[in-house]
Amino acid sequence: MSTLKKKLVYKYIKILCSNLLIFVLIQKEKKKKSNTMERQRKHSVGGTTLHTCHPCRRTIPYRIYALVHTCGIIALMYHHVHSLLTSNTPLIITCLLLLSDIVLAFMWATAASLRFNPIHRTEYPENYTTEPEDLPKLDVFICTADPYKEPPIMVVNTALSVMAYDYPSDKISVYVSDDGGSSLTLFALMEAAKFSKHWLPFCKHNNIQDRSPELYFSSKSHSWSDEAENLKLMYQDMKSRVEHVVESGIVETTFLTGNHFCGVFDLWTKTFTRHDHPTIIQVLQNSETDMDDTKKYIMPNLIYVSREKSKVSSHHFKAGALNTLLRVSGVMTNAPIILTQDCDMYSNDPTTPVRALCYLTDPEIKTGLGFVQFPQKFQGVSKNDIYACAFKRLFEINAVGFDGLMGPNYVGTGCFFHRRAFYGGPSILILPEIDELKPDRIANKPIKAQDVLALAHRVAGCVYEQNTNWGSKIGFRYGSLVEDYYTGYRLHGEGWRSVFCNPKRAAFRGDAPKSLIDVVSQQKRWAIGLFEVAFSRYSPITYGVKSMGLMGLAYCQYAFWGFWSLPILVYGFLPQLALLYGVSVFPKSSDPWFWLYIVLFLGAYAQDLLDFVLEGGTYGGWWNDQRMWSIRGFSSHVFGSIEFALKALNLSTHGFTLTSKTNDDEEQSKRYEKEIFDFGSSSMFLPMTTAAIVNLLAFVWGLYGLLAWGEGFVLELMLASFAVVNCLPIYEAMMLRNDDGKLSKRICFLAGIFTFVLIVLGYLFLK
Ligand SMILES: O=c1ccn([C@@H]2O[C@H](COP(=O)(O)OP(=O)(O)O[C@H]3O[C@H](CO)[C@@H](O)[C@H](O)[C@H]3O)[C@@H](O)[C@H]2O)c(=O)[nH]1
Ligand SMILES: [Mn+2]
Repeated sequence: MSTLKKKLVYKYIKILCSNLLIFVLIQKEKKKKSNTMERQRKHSVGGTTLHTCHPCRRTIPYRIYALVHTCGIIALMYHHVHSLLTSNTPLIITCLLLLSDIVLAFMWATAASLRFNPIHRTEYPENYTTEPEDLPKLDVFICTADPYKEPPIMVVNTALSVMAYDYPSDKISVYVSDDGGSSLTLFALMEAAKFSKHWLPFCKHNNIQDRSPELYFSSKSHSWSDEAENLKLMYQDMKSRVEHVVESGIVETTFLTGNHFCGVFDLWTKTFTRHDHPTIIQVLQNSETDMDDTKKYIMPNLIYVSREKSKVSSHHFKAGALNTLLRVSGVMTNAPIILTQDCDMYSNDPTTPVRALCYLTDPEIKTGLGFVQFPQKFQGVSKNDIYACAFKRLFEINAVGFDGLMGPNYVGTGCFFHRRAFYGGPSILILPEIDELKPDRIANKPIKAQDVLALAHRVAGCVYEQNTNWGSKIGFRYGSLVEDYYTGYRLHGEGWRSVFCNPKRAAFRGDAPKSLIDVVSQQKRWAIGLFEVAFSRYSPITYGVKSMGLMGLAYCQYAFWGFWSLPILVYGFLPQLALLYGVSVFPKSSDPWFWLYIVLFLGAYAQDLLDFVLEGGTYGGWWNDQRMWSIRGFSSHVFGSIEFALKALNLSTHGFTLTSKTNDDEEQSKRYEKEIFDFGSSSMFLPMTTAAIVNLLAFVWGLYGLLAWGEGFVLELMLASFAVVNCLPIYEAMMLRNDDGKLSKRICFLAGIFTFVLIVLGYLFLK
């Protein structure tokens, strides 16, 4: 017992020290920043301003509050240690609460580092006057992996939207990676190539802003010219052909009449499966030879790549696909600028590349600038975003915070890279194994030349990476299911900086998962992937903080994402069970420590709300965001942590489960639009449902106690009522609903049993 106490005191001292360390880090960063800040505000080239940068007004008040909150946390830790040594509350309660508060304090510190120096930027693409022939070449990478979860017509729209950029077409090459190895996707892209010969001239000639044809033709706001009407028919024709082929699952030869690509489909032999097949690279459009019918417009390159797959070599999911594209594009065009895109993220603004170039080619900042990240934005999100699937905090609020340190983290899509960034830090070039892949090589051979194609096939082979630096020191990094987070983090660790570019008109739009089970499953994958980084050799808490200071601490917020489950579980069950047995775990309302809890809780939540609203969010959106935070804590994080632990013990494996981008369930879509929760029967919802029941019981019992005996368990009761308000949709889904989105009987029943077990356990440990 006494050694345990000693240990806890020791831990307390450690926390104090780490708080002190954070403070020192902050001071150091402050000094560094104040030197660079003034210089950073305005950037011009030849007298014209390309971009400006302004610190947010909330910075100073935030820093002052950070000091206050830190003092509060220190006081709370003192209180815990004190009660551990003196009070007669069961040891297990005090320990669990202490542990939870340590996690909360740590997470708060990581959040504070993102609030330390938030900045906003504006760029002026209209001032960018470089002659077209002097613009750098641009390689666009689009990833897709399954024609059924990611409909090929969606990939077609994404490809067309970037091919139609306001940028010299002969400088754009679009590479589509198909990890599904599907002839259906290839067929769709062939159709895209044909259609682009009409679509691109139309967009450029009429200065159309929506360059995803699906979006343009489904909009009702414009009056159609004859030309547009014709094109619309053509688009619908193509769409129905593509959808027909996908539905039938086979590319019939009747669809290929007069097409010189006929023979290509013979590559899909009987032994061909998506997990085992040779490399397929097809140049579907070639800027050296292809023009539109009027011979006025050059067409950009469009290249289909399905890398070789074999069951015996690991393919590293999306990171592997992107590295293949890095090499194939390196061999064929080797553009110095690279844009990575998920297949659902179409371009929403044709000036986007020039916007990115305002930073990437600015001589004052371009050395050391690794990438320019645009936020992920989504279409069709419900009014108040019930599932918080737009992820405002992740993609916007935190990005603004990161931007004031070393720059935003990479989020997998909508990101312009310097190719050079993939080959070692700004001052240490790591050379690839063959000269053709050097990042600064000028690729001037025709892309269809025999030797170019042969080499492209070779570098897309599944054994090519053996005994090379790919995935460890070169290219996108392997070892995590969140290859985007990990790669960006490693690049920052090597010394690269990045810039967050968030123009008023969204640069890209994509699909967010729109059912609760899709959301929590996606975020379970993230939690696992982030743990893979947290417990690796390059953990942000060690390597990150050492090499990047505050920036490393900020990265910890994500790496230890799954840790949220601990305080959420403890605060979701423990005080409530204790309340049921009349054991108080928090200070009484007459105790001065009571106010510390109130201040810390209100402070943290108020600041969270402020962040959200100041970055343009709504109050309703915030409410849903904080609710999803706890739902994630009870589902994604709990199951993600368990799966990660099983994997670490070699008891299971996990892969990249794609987020579905289709929805055929009309009823469900309707519920989503009306903002009615959709549950179902997944076990992921079990802890959350149990918590809902336990909190309701505690709430009723506590209220009764308050009325019957006067002074009761005020803090416990407040916590339970806050939980009950958050859980209203769950009670509704348990008892009042009859549609398919209600909680299944099985889950309700199991949750009832779990509640019973918890109450029995409470009797054993708390009584
Ligand atoms: O083996 C694979 C698996 C996935 N993908 C592609 O990866 C992209 C992202 O997949 P998605 O199912 O949409 O995952 P999300 O969770 O929605 O994606 C987020 O999280 C991923 C990391 O987990 C990042 O890669 C993404 O950029 C980011 O938007 C898609 O274009 C897929 O086609 C592949 O190319 N190969
Ligand atoms: Mn996605």
